[in-house]
Amino acid sequence: RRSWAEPYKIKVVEPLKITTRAEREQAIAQAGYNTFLLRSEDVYIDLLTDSGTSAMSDYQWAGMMLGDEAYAGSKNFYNLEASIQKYYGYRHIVPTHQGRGAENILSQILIKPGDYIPGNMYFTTTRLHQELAGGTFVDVIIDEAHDAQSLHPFKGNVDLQKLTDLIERVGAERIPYISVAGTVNMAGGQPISMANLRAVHQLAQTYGIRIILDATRAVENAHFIQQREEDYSSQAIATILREFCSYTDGCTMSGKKDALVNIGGWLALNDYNLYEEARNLIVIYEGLHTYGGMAGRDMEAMARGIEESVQDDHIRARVGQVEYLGQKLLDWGIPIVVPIGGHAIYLDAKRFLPQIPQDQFPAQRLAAELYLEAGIRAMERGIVSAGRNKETGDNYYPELELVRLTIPRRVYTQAHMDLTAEAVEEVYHNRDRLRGLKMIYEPKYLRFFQARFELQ
Ligand SMILES: CC1=C(O)/C(=C\N=C(/C)C(=O)O)C(COP(=O)(O)O)=CN1
Repeated sequence: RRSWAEPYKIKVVEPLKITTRAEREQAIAQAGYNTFLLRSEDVYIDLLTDSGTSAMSDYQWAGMMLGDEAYAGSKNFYNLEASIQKYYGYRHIVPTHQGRGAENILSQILIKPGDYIPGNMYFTTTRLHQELAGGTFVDVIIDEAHDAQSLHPFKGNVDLQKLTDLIERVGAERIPYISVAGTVNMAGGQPISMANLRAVHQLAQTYGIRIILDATRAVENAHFIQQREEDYSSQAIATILREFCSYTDGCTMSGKKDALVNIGGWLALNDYNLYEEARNLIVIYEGLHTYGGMAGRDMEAMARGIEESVQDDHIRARVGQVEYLGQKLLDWGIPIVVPIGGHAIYLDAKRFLPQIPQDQFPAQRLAAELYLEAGIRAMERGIVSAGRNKETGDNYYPELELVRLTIPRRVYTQAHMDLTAEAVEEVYHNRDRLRGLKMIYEPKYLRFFQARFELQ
């Protein structure tokens, strides 16, 4: 059996500072026990997010020098448009500065007050934009997705009965689109199967309801289809991705994940009339319809990043590194979400810190402790991220109370993964002495980004 290694070598490095525990104690207190409020220079291994944190290739950097910074009609836009049409298969492309830009435009053109948007588990910004447009998100994911220990190979699947029940209850005319994510971030980077998406497509067609894909990590989803769905084991990632997208009417995309760039995104639509509406809103919120809040050089880097992202060797190494870390933690008996997802390892804070009740923010506390232990920055994905019910104002109490160790693409080595596993194990060994937090500042929207806490 031969070990695997990355299909690239390192040409440029960025020196990291190693802090002392005393420095980290001061830094996390000043950050209100919220890893989002730490300074990057005080972080050793940054596993906060895979969004915008991946390393670009020399081919992408070369593209930065080819930025056509014309205000209108940039050459780079047409390269980006062609790349998206080729690899994702959609007809009309509206560039946006990142995923939220696309979510804002899509919600404004498709959602009316009182509408319902069914989806396979919520995502924070996606749901908020749906709510700001007057819609109500309804979770139609299979029950197994909410169980950290379920080994279902496609936890991102839609429960067709839940979806049908909603349509029958509210009527198809109150459902502007079905919001499908692949992979599902909040479930642990869990994929939806091709068979399930095909079935959702068929169901949607009988009711005349659109499907809009959140394509942010659809290449990682294609990898799991190739690995776990029998008919696809010998198909190329690029082929699987094209079929996957063909079951949907458009997509929102954060290029900051799969597409290997630091900024960028798009809204793709097959329907010309919807595209025309979206293109008109772009000039209000994102800039012109041929740059959408990106410099020409950013669009060129993303056009090239898309091409690289669908290479089988790349995505196998990318997910392989996540699996390497996850397997180590499983071998050591550390409670994590299984099956191991595509972009991150999710520590199960409910099992890790059973002594901390959910309303004292166990995942938030655990993320802070991992930073204190080794300067490793992770992200809370539990009750703080879940936010409040927009009608009642009550906290949601999600089944999944998680800490996400998110692996940027092509950035860290196996040694960083080994050190991360050892730090997690050390925190686990000393977990009994940890106590909860109280929230002392709560922003109105997406509170997890800016909330502040102190020790109980
Ligand atoms: C599935 C999904 C995401 O994961 C996502 C952003 N995710 C972040 C920032 C993350 O840390 O997971 C967004 C928003 O993209 P944006 O961060 O605005 O480029 C949309 N969908």
